Amino acid sequence: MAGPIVQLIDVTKRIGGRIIVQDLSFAINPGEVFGLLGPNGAGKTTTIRLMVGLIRLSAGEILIGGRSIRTQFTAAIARVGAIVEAPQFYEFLTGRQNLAYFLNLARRREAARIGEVVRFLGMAGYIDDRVGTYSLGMKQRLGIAQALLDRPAVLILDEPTNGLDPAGIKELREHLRYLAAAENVAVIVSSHILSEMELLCDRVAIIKKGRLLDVRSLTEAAGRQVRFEIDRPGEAARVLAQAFPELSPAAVDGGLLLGADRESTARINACLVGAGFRVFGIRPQGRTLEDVFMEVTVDERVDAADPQRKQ
Ligand SMILES: Nc1ncnc2c1ncn2[C@@H]1O[C@H](COP(=O)(O)OP(=O)(O)OP(=O)(O)O)[C@@H](O)[C@H]1O
Repeated sequence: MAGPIVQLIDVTKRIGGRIIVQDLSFAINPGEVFGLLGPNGAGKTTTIRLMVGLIRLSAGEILIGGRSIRTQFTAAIARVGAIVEAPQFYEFLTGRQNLAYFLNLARRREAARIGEVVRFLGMAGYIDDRVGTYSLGMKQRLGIAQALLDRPAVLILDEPTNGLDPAGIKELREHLRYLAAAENVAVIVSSHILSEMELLCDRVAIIKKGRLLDVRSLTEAAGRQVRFEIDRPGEAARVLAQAFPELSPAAVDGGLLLGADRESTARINACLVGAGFRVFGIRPQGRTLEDVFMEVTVDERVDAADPQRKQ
C-alpha cells in the first residue's frame, strides 16, 4: 500500500498566546472521505487553513504527498484543491467561462478538462448560464469544479454542507464519494453536524477545543477500534502510519487510536515496543461515534439550556 497522502504530526497553532490547535496527529489515505467534526470554535477551520498553508504552523508538521507544507510548500500544495472561504465567481460570466478563466490562471489550456469536471459533477444543464442566476448549491458545485480542475490528489472543503438542503447534501455526498472512489482523491470536509458527517464520510475526526478526541471509521461497522495508552503518541502515530498505513493510526489525548483486530493489535504492540515507545495499556474502544460527540457538545447544550450556569 502506498501510504497516507496527508499526514498531520503534532500540529499546534498559537495565536496571540492562545492555543487554537494542539498536538493534532492523524493521517488521511487516498480514496477516503475524511471529516473534521467539532462544535463551533473547535479549530476545524484553523486546521484546514494550516493544511493549505494560509497560516503558519506554530509547531509540528504537515506532509502532503510526503512533502512538507513548511519547507516544500510549492510541491506540497500542488497536490491540493481547496475551498476554504466561500469561492468567488464572476456573476456576469457563465459557469463555463469562470472555469476557463481559472484554468487559464493556472496556465493550462485544457478545455477538455472543463467538460470532464462538468460531466462528473452533473452540471451540464446550467454550466452555460450566467453564475448570477445560480442557486447556492449550484455555486457550491462550481467551486468544487474549480478545485478539481488541476486534478488534485487532495480536495479540502470547509463546511461544504453550509446552506444546502437535505437533497443538496445527498447529491454532494454522492459526488464526493464517487470522486474518492473513481479518482482516488482524498476528500477532507469539515462540519459541526454529526448527522451530515455520518452521511458524507468514511472516517471522522472529532475535535474539541483544538484537540483530537477521537477518530472513527463509519464504513466498517464491525471495525474494532483499539486505544493504546502510550508516551509520545504523535511520534508513534507517524511510525505506525509508515509501518501499517492501512490501520490509519491517530493520536488522541495521551494515546493512540486505530482500527485493529486481535492479530494486528499484537503486531502493533510489538512494533511500538521495538521502536522504543512505552505502552501503558491497550483497550478496545466501546463507545459509539454519537456517544463521543454527545460528550463533546454536552457543555454547550447545558449552557444553552441553563444560561445561569455560565456565571
Ligand atoms: N486569527 C485569529 N485570532 C484569534 N483567534 C482566532 C483566530 N482564528 C481563530 N481563532 C479562534 O480559534 C478558535 C477556533 O476557530 P476555528 O474557526 O478554527 O473553529 P471552527 O471549528 O472552524 O469553528 P466554526 O465551526 O465556528 O467555523 C475560535 O475560538 C476562534 O475564535
